[in-house]
Amino acid sequence: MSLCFCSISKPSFLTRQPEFVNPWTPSPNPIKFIQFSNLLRTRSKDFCFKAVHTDGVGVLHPDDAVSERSAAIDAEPEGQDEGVVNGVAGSTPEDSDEARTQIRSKKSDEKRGNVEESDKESRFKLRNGREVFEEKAYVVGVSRKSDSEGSFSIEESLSELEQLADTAGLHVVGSTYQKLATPNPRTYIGSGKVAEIKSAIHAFDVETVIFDDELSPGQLRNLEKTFGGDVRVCDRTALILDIFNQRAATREAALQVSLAQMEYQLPRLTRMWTHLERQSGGQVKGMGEKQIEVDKRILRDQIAVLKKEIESVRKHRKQYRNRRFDIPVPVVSLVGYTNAGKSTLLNKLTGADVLAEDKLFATLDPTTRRVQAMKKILTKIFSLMKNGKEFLLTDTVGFIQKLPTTLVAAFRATLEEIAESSLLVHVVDISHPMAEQQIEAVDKVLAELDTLSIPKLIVWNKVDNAKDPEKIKLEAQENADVVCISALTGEGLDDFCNAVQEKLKDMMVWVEALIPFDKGELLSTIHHVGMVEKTEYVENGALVRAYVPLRFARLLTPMRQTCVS
Ligand SMILES: Nc1nc2c(ncn2[C@@H]2O[C@H](COP(=O)(O)OP(=O)(O)OP(=O)(O)O)[C@@H](O)[C@H]2O)c(=O)[nH]1
Ligand SMILES: [Mg+2]
Repeated sequence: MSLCFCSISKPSFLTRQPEFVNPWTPSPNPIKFIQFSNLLRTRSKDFCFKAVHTDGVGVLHPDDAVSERSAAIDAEPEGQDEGVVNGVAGSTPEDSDEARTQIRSKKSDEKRGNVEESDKESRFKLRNGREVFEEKAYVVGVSRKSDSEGSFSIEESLSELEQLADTAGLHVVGSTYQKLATPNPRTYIGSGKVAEIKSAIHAFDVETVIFDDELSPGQLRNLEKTFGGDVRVCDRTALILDIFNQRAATREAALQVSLAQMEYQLPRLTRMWTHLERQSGGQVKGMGEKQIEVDKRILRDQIAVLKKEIESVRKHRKQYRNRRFDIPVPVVSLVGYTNAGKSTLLNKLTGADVLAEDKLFATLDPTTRRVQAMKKILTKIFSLMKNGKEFLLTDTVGFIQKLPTTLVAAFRATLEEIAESSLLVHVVDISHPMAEQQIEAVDKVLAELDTLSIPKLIVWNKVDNAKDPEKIKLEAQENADVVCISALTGEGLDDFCNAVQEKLKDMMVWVEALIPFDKGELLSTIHHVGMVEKTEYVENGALVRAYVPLRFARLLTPMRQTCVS
């Protein structure tokens, strides 16, 4: 599963505070820093105008901006301009004409300013309940000669990058790519392409240039220098981290995202302090360098604190999971490419209300719900799950190609959930033109997570959206491990539940046991988690024949016996 960002709506970690500050408790008076890359510009308190970034004078606070603007308005109120001109004592008609011209041009400047202002206003869009400034972005990629066939083509990868940019709240105005043997180590792309992008920046008023691969700190620096001005340069990793930052809704997710962001920031802590040298006319050479070292140390300390916090969250989560294992209900995890429909499926089957939307990375935290035969919403499924038993269904964070490694590492605690499941359900958006490549990308991450030994069921979702649904359904039928569904319409959900039951049954063992009457709770647990074939009440208890999960079968060992009848 990266620049550095500090979300504008959440306080930057890179504030100069001696101790780590929890992201959810903004410091009352943080020292304002130039922010690296805030892809999300909101009207929140921390909103800062980019022009100020390059001035090197710090971050302009929104309050400052408001007061500056109102001061200008106060100085020249509407309708008073004429009066000022008429009031100029001894002014010649020429003077007066000149003044009028000046005023007229001032007015048209003002008008232009107002247009720009209203243009800016119209670019604030509501995203995730917040007003976000929609920046103009340009996306750039490199098609390597070594790119294997069957992997994402450059066009497809860039189109995904555009979707990521859209999810982050940016407005993509254009894209380009270059075929290279390997990316240029200095500027990622060649000098001709750099010049082409520079022209596009001017032509389209581009504010952010996004690169499809992770840029080295040097490449990032060189490109920023070349594009100059206010243009921000960022890469795919940065974009994904920013989206995660926008979407982290729980403390655990916020901690994990912050850790990933800091680790990404650490080698990129440059140029932040060069303004000090510029301001002092180069007299304090090396001052910026020293400050970078100080910042790096602060960041490293903060990373250490964060890691400790995450470790404690991890322990807590493990305890919770162990408790859950005491009740041996099998855990089925939904995994898959982002936007495949995992949350929609969970919602449909359990009545949960996990956010499901046509955006990438809607889900960051695992949500577990019980799939019960008794649920009203499952009446149709219930009739088909005659012998069906409960299982826990867990929704997880989606995967993506070129997943930032810092993010995979930071999310390891959450992803442990997957590694400990009884069954993995790989949800695929079969209507997506890149379905095959997405499956491959997911399999790659699953392999990294040590999950190859866990049984897997593949679900072809969004069949309703496919070009030829009947053909897809036929293909699925020919494949034993594939079920075709539409989580949206509910089509195929009965088959899905049956397939899950069958898979779970494969993992169960056959037991015949005599359960004494004083162990009534065991009998109900067998009914709860196992598949009971027959129960017979005899003199000293209940004789049960059932398939039960292996873990639970061990508990029954002392009571096991072969039934006579
Ligand atoms: N047509 C159609 N759309 C679907 C189906 N299932 C999900 N969707 C839509 O696909 C989009 C993504 O669905 P989600 O459930 O959020 O996908 P997800 O896999 O949880 O995505 P992440 O949380 O980002 O990993 C939403 O707009 C859903 O309405 C389906 O069966 N058919
Ligand atoms: Mg989801």
